Amino acid sequence: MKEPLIEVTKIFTFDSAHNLTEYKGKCERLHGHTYKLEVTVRGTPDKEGMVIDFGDLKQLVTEKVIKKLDHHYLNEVLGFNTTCENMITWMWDVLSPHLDTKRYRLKSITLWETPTSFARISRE
Ligand SMILES: Nc1nc2c(c(=O)[nH]1)N=C([C@H](O)[C@H](O)COP(=O)(O)OP(=O)(O)OP(=O)(O)O)CN2
Ligand SMILES: [Zn+2]
Repeated sequence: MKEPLIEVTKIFTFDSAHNLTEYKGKCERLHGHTYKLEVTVRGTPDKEGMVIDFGDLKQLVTEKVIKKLDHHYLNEVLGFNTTCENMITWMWDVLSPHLDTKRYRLKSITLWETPTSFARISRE
């Protein structure tokens, strides 16, 4: 019988400025958010009992995503309209090649822009 898959999640925060382009409303003006980012990996534990070491996941996401965005102007760094949807798509492209092994894979990325607004990208 197949072992059940286990999901592990690491949570990050970063502070950034942005403004939406081609948008009519308050978000066309420069403003900032404390973003909350949740990265979930799904797989089977190794013989030590870890799907992925939380520390390794932290190092990867910090290097590839957080350092690029924290205390930066997102429009300048990313070069596209910085909606949550576009940002999680970019994050998926950046992270998934590093989180695609025989034992585990990237499962989902959730980005909270405010305490009441988030977007999620995931695979079945
Ligand atoms: N589908 C999306 N809609 C909006 C996005 C987005 O990324 N995807 N982004 C914005 C703005 O960046 C805005 O800063 C956040 O919008 P909103 O949730 O409306 O922020 P509020 O502070 O007004 O939230 P409340 O909790 O409702 O006060 C706009 N739309
Ligand atoms: Zn915003």
